[in-house]
Amino acid sequence: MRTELRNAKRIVVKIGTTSLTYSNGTINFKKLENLARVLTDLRNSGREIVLVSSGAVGAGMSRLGLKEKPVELKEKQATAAVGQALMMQFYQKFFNEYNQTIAQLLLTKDVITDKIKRRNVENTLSTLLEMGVIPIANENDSVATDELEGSKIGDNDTLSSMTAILVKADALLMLSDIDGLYDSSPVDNPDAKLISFVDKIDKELYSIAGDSSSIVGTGGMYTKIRAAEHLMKEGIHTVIASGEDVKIIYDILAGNEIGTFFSTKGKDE
Ligand SMILES: Nc1ncnc2c1ncn2[C@@H]1O[C@H](COP(=O)(O)OP(=O)(O)O)[C@@H](O)[C@H]1O
Ligand SMILES: N[C@@H](CCC(=O)OP(=O)(O)O)C(=O)O
Repeated sequence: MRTELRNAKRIVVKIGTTSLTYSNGTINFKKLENLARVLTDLRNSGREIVLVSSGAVGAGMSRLGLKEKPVELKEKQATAAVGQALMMQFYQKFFNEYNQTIAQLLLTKDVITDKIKRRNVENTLSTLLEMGVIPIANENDSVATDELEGSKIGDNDTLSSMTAILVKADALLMLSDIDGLYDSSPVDNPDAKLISFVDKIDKELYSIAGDSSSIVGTGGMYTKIRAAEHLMKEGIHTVIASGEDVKIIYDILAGNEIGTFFSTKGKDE
């Protein structure tokens, strides 16, 4: 149940593009700065944090003056390369203000499937956490391609569940532009209701998950449910909540009823 989150020591926080950028794609510095402060504070309190941050394509689009997400693969990859550097530049700036060391990890799917690569990344991550560093991961968008079969993760919801498994996290917090999973897509149905607790993932649940409604988001709720399903099997809790004000992380970790909680156990266990 949610109160187990109070004791969660190792936490993966995934934040989506829509929570890091304005609708015109430019980076929302206030959000990045708040995120740096809250995550550093959690780190100072003794928790271990891994951040999975999207935003490379969005930030790259804005820097290159692109109004729409590039369609061609090579353009998408070039845009991500520009944007990833920008994102890290600003993360450095804001985490520096709080004396928090960060690290960048750009991952592809073969990190999971290739035994040696997997062990290397696990070792890197656990060493960084021992050193008190906050690792910031994103997909290696400029390298991973649809053409190189099997190498692409495709969305950071999936990447965050992989990361949570790699570091044997206690919980994954997915911060999005919506405050949780609704019983139907809130874009199409204004009467949609927030689902606060999930302990079983089946076809019916997937059927209510729509795609992203934004230009920059990837995967929508489908990939978030799939990520939670992977983690349930590993005994790792997942919460989907709003990334509008990242101080929400304190409330989530206090065990308060916020967003959608995917439990590895029944409600009262
Ligand atoms: N059943 C649902 N409940 C909540 N949101 C949904 C649902 N179906 C589709 N969505 C859409 O998923 C979006 C969140 O996914 P996405 O845009 O990929 O965000 P992020 O960038 O945070 O990963 C919401 O803004 C909403 O439009
Ligand atoms: N790796 C991509 C993000 C892909 C993705 O899943 O985006 P999002 O749905 O905003 O979490 C990027 O940094 O732009």
